[in-house]
Amino acid sequence: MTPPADHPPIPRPKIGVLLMNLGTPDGPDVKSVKRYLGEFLSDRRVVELPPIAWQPILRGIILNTRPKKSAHAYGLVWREDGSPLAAITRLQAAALKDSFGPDVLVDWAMRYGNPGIAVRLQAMKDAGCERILLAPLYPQYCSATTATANDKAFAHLAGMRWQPAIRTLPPYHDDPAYIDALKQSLEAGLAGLDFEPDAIVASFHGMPKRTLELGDPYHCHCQKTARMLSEAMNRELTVAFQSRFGPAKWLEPPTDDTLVALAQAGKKKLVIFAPGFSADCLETLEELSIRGRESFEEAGGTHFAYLPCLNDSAVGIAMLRTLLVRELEGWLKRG
Ligand SMILES: C=CC1=C(C)c2cc3[nH]c(cc4nc(cc5[nH]c(cc1n2)c(C)c5CCC(=O)O)C(CCC(=O)O)=C4C)c(C)c3C=C
Ligand SMILES: [Fe+2]
Ligand SMILES: [Fe+2]
Repeated sequence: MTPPADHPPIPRPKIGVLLMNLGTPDGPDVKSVKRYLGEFLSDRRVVELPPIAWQPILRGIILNTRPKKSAHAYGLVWREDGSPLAAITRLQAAALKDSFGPDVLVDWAMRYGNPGIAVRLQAMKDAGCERILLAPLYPQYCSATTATANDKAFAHLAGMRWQPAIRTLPPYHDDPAYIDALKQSLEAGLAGLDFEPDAIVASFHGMPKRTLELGDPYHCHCQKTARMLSEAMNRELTVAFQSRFGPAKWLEPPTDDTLVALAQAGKKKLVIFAPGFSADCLETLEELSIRGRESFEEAGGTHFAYLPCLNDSAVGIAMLRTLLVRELEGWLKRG
């Protein structure tokens, strides 16, 4: 019903969507990497050790050795528009913003480094958003990623007198829209190759085994994603876990050992992809695409292809939009 002229329509509350990813250094230099790793590895959701035991190791050893090695690795993948993780997350936010139009403000933030979650959340509130969807861009839930991103947002909200209403995007590891997007992306990638692979490796970021034993669902979420994708594509997938860090036992099998074992077992033509990363980053572009290729070829592999993450591809953005629209249900439709 059209309101009478003396009663103008009540403006709709502004809605915000904050995409959140892990974080990355400001530059591929040792100082920036040290600052970033110091913040990241001091998060007790990431390294679950008492600070009194961990901080001396972190400050005394790790932050004096790792930044140099990592800065070199970042230098190999850095783009004109910055760190791949930040650049791609920015592109994802821009594409989603275009797809929603003026009713929804879409922004992005990083759990560690810049732009920070508190700063971008405050900017959304200041722009008049009364309802905000926090969207950690991790398909598989992990306390070291999903929970800590949400924690950071809620810590900032804790200081607000007048809080916006908040929703959080649930993990989407078994969502048909996500599985279908991976299938489409992988099939397009495979169709563009000049070889038929003997093995396809789905490499997920690893985490300490202890985290699984303490009840984190991440490992089960990864296995379910791989099983559903394998069934949808009717192709065998080899699951492996990358990025091992420190002396503790991590999820198995490790991606690096798996690549060598496959080459040695005569699987000489290999495709690898990283379904758990919503954007390409150091862990995919350097660890898989550069170092993974080297170790596979050194072990006798002849053909190697790394297929990119969903990133800001049309299929990836359409999938994210589907997930976000579902979570905005009732907010978008209000008159
Ligand atoms: C120390 C333990 C770590 C846990 C647990 C962990 C979990 C975890 N991480 C991601 C996603 C990413 N991690 C990235 C980099 C990265 N991760 C760790 C350590 C742990 N990750 C380190 C030390 C680093 C830094 C890289 C280095 O110095 O070599 C990144 C890439 C960041 C970038 O700038 O490109 C992502 C993304 C997930 C999903 C996850 C859950 C199990
Ligand atoms: Fe990590
Ligand atoms: Fe790595």
